[in-house]
Amino acid sequence: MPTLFDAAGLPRPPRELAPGAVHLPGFLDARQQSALVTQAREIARSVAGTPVAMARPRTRTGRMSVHILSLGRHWATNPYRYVREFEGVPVPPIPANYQEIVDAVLVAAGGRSAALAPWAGRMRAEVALVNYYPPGSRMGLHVDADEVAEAPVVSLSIGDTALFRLGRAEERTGPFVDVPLISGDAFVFGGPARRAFHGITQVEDGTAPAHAGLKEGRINITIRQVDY
Ligand SMILES: O=C(O)CCC(=O)C(=O)O
Ligand SMILES: [Fe+2]
Repeated sequence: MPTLFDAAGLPRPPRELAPGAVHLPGFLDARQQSALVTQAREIARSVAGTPVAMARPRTRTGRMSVHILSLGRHWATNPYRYVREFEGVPVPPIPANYQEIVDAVLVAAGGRSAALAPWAGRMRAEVALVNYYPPGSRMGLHVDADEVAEAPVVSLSIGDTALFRLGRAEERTGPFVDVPLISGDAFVFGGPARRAFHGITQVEDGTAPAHAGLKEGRINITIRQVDY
């Protein structure tokens, strides 16, 4: 397996890693990254202590190491589904700037992938999961399967560098593509890659640039369309 260290100093062109899976290195500038962190922190504070607070979800396999804040709809895990309110509390809305980011990301990704090109200007940002990865956390291989829509998932990385593992749609076995996601990177998976297994195998502690505005750890924001 490649280590994060292997990526240091290598050129990182935007590229399609598998049909429908596009990596856009450095998509967000420093100001956009810190603005997204500040905005997410303010929303998290506004719902702290409520049922829709940022929390480590319990799944069938145990408690996740990642903390998740759901925006737009709440991602409930028993069973897995999206709900408009959770335990009687409304879910914080998805910020309007997320739709603008989705539109810009999909124009860029569509230029690299025939499978993604039709989604430029067509995807509705309905849900965002703000994932906080404290040092030492990871996310096991899974498929994003709770959305009915076939729209791509748009993912933004801020803070510590993470190793993203992309597998196949058919089975959780390899071959895998391992790609370091650095602060500011965007990643899109749609088309034939939309139901591919993926996860975060490691987060490299202390690699966040100062401009990200995160003292430690990593924030990943995945933006999704849920309904047709
Ligand atoms: O943190 C990442 O880059 C991936 C997150 C993810 O797979 C998810 O939220 O479903
Ligand atoms: Fe996922």
